[in-house]
Amino acid sequence: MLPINSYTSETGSLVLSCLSLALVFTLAHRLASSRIWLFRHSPVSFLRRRARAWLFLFQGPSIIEEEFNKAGGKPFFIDVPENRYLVVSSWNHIKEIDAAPDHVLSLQAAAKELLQPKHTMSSFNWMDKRGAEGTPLIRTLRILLTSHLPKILPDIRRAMSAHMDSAIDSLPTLEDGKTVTPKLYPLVIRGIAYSNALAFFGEDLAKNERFVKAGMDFIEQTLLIAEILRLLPKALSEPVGRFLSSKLNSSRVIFESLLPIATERVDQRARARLGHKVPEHKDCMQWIMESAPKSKPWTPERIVYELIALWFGSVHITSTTVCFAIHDLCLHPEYVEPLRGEIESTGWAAFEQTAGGCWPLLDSFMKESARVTPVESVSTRRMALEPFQLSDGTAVKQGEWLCSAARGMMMDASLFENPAQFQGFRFADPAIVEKIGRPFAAGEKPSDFTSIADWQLWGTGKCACPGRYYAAAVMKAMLALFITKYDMRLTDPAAPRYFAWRTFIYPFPGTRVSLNRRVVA
Ligand code: HEM
Repeated sequence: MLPINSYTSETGSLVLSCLSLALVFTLAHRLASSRIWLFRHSPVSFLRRRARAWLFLFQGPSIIEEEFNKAGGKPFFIDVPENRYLVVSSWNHIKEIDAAPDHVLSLQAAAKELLQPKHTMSSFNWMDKRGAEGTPLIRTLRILLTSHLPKILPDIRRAMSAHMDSAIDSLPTLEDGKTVTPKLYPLVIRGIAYSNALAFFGEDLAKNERFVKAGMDFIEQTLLIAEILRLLPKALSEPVGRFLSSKLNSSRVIFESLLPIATERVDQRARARLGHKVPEHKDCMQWIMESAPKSKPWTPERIVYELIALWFGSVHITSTTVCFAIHDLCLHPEYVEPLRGEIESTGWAAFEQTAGGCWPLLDSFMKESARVTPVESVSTRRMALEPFQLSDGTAVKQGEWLCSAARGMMMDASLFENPAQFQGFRFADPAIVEKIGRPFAAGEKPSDFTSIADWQLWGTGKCACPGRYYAAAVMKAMLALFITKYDMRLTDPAAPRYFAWRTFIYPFPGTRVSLNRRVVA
């Protein structure tokens, strides 16, 4: 199931009914549209294929892994209930996908299908192609937000730290009088949500509890509504989408909170042009507005829609990736001391002044954690808006998806030595690892967490994640707070930590960590 932790039983039964409806209608639709296929092939093999397509919902990562291992580096197809994916795993094929123009292979169209913005993001009329329209957002994240990091990181760190203190210190201790056992995921997502609200919309909204709560609900609701709609036939998705978005309406709260602020910013900009003195703002809302083409300025609504989509894409994956890194710190406690040493000897000021560019051991640990337990099994996801063929002749039809086998590639022995082994300092400079004076294996090819050259975490080339420098800095800040403030372990190390849905894995929201506050002399 999806990461549900705050739904009422009414919402739960609503969701179950919709999912059952989706299942029945999709099967009927598929059977009807596959009559010719059915005559040519055996019904048993047809049913087996459809069953596996549905199984993909619950076992996506292991199905992709199985096919990846069989394919021996060649592209392979995966059936999903509503579509078919062509999965590639050679860097040459990935480059071919990246080289295809936006009107042939589109990330935006795949994201639109994934998130159903019409019903999950207050009727956002998302285009299939990014084109020049998307440039203000990319410039804002890649250049302006990244260069603003030294200014914003101290506030992010202080707020995250205060939030952790108040959430953790309010919990009852165990019998030893010291240990507290908070649920990890809610703690992490709250910190990341604050950080993103500050970076995207400014301090007032970041401090607005109702807004941040709606922002977190919005993520779960988006996943839920989008999944149901993807499984329904087109004719049903419109009324069901309208119904669901009227019941699960956190995106409306966000929209209504952001619109007056965006309207005021647009007004202030007009007044500034007339020579009036107006307040100065340094956040993504302002930069997106200022980066939009002067000849065709964006309306307040357009700015808000862009920010809502950004909110979803940034809070969810960053929080889940941090959660798995904390699990790994608990599962591999031998790394904690060297990491503490690095953080405490360098200090926060250096971290913030370098925009999160220091702490190479922590950088490597995060990279190894995301390599071994990636939230997403695939990357470089594109929808074919026109038929497309790879250089080896493998072709996809219009509407089908292409993606890379990110997880399989990260576990490929020809790319990473001893890939199944967790080596936290695999990506650090061997000279730095040697100085620790302990038997930690350092990799032969040092490489940064934000690099896009040797793995697929951030996607590919012109579409590679423009928020990765910000994401890496915020993740480091949160992990460094955990590492320096607490001794930690998983409360129940044997319990399952995550579940799969399609190509994703999600940490269980109820997984607890046992924390003991460190007494630093
Ligand atoms: C651990 C955290 C994150 C991961 C693993 C991640 C990963 C990705 C991936 C795989 C893509 C698609 C690239 C492709 O298909 O070639 C992407 C795109 C994108 N990411 Fe991230 N991301 C993260 C955090 C963030 C954050 C914090 C932001 C914003 C501050 C952000 C903003 C974006 C945007 C706007 C795009 C779309 C780029 C485009 O349309 O060209 N991401 N990200």
